Amino acid sequence: MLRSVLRASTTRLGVTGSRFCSSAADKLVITEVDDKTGYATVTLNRPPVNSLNLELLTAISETLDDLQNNKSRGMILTSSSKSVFSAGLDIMEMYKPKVDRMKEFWSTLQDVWFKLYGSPFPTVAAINGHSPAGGCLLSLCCEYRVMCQNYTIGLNETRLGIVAPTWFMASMRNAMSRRDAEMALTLGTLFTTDEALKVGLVDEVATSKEDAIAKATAFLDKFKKISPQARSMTKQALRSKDIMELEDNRTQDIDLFVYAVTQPKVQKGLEMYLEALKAKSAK
Ligand SMILES: CCCCCCCC/C=C\C/C=C/C(=O)SCCNC(=O)CCNC(=O)[C@H](O)C(C)(C)COP(=O)(O)OP(=O)(O)OC[C@H]1O[C@@H](n2cnc3c(N)ncnc32)[C@H](O)[C@@H]1OP(=O)(O)O
Repeated sequence: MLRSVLRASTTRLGVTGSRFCSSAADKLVITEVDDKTGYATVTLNRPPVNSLNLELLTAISETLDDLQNNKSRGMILTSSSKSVFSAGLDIMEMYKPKVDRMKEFWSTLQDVWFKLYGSPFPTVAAINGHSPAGGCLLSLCCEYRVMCQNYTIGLNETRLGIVAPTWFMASMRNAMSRRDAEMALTLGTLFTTDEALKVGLVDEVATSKEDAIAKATAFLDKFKKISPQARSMTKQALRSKDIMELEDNRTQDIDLFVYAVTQPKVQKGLEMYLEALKAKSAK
């Protein structure tokens, strides 16, 4: 039985929420812990499409700290939207940006990646909707992905005229073959659920969000008889090379992001992409 909000982090106004205080609907990230299993279901809750702006990333980062501090037994990452897991990075954070905010934004994304990719507790993404770019990255940081039917997922950055950073690429390479990752990254492929299953980008297909959560729970249950310490040390050892590479290059990575995104050609591309998105949603 799900117990109510353990901690719902930063509100949409950017104010840190406290335990059990205001309604979960106001929160950017809702965390519920199952009394029996100890598993936390973490729900992204930034309508309409869970695009990752600085505030949402901060809320995710704080949530991951809470789970780690509380020695979480496992986390299921999902979304409150009926059709979108996450639309990826909020393009408004990159279009006509203020450099200081942009640096904080990228640094917070790096924090989320470190904490999720390297988390000591087991993690599963219950992908109950579309999951392009940064949305796909969040799911790739998890150890297992269950995806509902008839959605799309992938690192589609090249289609936007931008280059996915090397740590995005490493996360994808960790889930599928190097060859498939190279094809997917260079083409910016958005896979359907069935195609994603075929290349190993997702591990299981679900018929509904409930089914996805049930399958995610079954994955976490597999670790019941495994020593948590042995499990987490093994996971972290396997991922340590990717983690150290970014740790050693954090500042250069932020500078490269700012440089790349502020290029006039990239700004023009983002403008056109935003216009196309707006025109589509106005139809
Ligand atoms: C060598 C190293 C070099 C380093 C250089 C670093 C540079 C790399 C930098 C960044 C990497 C980028 C990562 C990203 O994540 S970029 C974001 C990519 N995201 C997408 O392409 C997805 C775009 N969205 C969609 O395709 C769709 O919205 C959808 C499929 C997710 C959902 O479709 P639907 O339910 O039909 O919703 P709408 O399209 O109608 O959208 C509703 C509403 O939301 C707005 N919106 C959608 N996505 C975003 C977004 N990512 N950011 C901001 N806003 C978004 C959309 O415009 C609508 O707005 P409205 O018209 O005002 O209602």
